[in-house]
Amino acid sequence: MSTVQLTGVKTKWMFGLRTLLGIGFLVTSQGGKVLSQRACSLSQSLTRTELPCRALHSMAHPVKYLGQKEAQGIDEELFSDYSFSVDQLMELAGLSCATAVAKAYPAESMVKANPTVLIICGPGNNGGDGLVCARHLQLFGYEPTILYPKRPNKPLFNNLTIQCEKMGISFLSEMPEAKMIDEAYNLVVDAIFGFSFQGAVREPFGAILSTLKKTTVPIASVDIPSGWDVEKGSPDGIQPDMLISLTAPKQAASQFRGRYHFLGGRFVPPALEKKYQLNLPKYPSTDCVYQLT
Ligand SMILES: NC(=O)C1=CN([C@@H]2O[C@H](COP(=O)(O)OP(=O)(O)OC[C@H]3O[C@@H](n4cnc5c(N)ncnc54)[C@H](O)[C@@H]3O)[C@@H](O)[C@H]2O)[C@H](O)CC1
Ligand SMILES: [K+]
Repeated sequence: MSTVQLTGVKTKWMFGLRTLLGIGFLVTSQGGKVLSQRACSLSQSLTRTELPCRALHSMAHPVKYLGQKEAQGIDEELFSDYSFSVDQLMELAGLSCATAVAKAYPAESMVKANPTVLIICGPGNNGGDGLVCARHLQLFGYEPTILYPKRPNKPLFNNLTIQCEKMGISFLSEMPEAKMIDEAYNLVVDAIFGFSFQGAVREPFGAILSTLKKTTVPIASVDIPSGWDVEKGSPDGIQPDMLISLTAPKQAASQFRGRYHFLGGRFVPPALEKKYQLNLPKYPSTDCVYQLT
């Protein structure tokens, strides 16, 4: 775990920090206050929060772990047979992710003075979930910053990007170094790849995942830890502290060794659940997430 002393920090480093936190170079008096509040957080050590209600819903419920084809089949059926739109399900998926993050890492318990979270979004729908998650985290009182290096030129993703920008969420132009991430953020949300990931990781995501492996700040992965084989996992890959499985866990989730495994995406119609024998647990009350471990 790293600690940083601010005394004697060079201007170049501060500029780097400002860029990292998405703060423009023109700092007003208010901006200066914000920066100094954020900078204060850097002198605090990084620890992980214990979830108060941990194992509240401990279960021996045999929820089904899906293979890649099966996960894609269910997804396809939701759109074709059940007539959902991607936007609808993505909104619920992203909301689940933000909710799970808020349960496991409450903003007020974060060790840095400001509840900063870095969300890294990939080129597919997993990245879209990340954008939605960022927007809800902002509404929940967090300070999200987004890295979105490969943006598909489609209305869905353009709109999600505009929504985040209009919410005042900053976008980084490049992946910070591991040390900078550890110093500036309480948590990284990994929304790079989901259940359609295949083959060797292509750039720029190879370098991004290598950097993530060097960070010590907790990682919360959306649906699959990015870079992992969807069915077999990846012992040498990133090791997230949290996994939010959407619809149902994928087989790789059996290799997950982090502290918090949540199920989200409470949108599966009962007939579809029955057809695929998902054995989904009963979500508590109106909750959109269920804590599996
Ligand atoms: N039904 C649900 O549960 C829902 C889940 N959602 C989320 O959607 C993803 C799956 O989205 P999809 O667009 O099919 O795929 P990915 O996001 O996993 O990524 C596709 C994207 O990645 C590129 N890619 C694939 N392999 C590689 C590689 N080796 N190197 C580099 N790039 C790669 C590929 O070219 C595409 O551009 C699911 O996991 C959930 O998170 C929905 O939001 C709602 C419904
Ligand atoms: K992911």
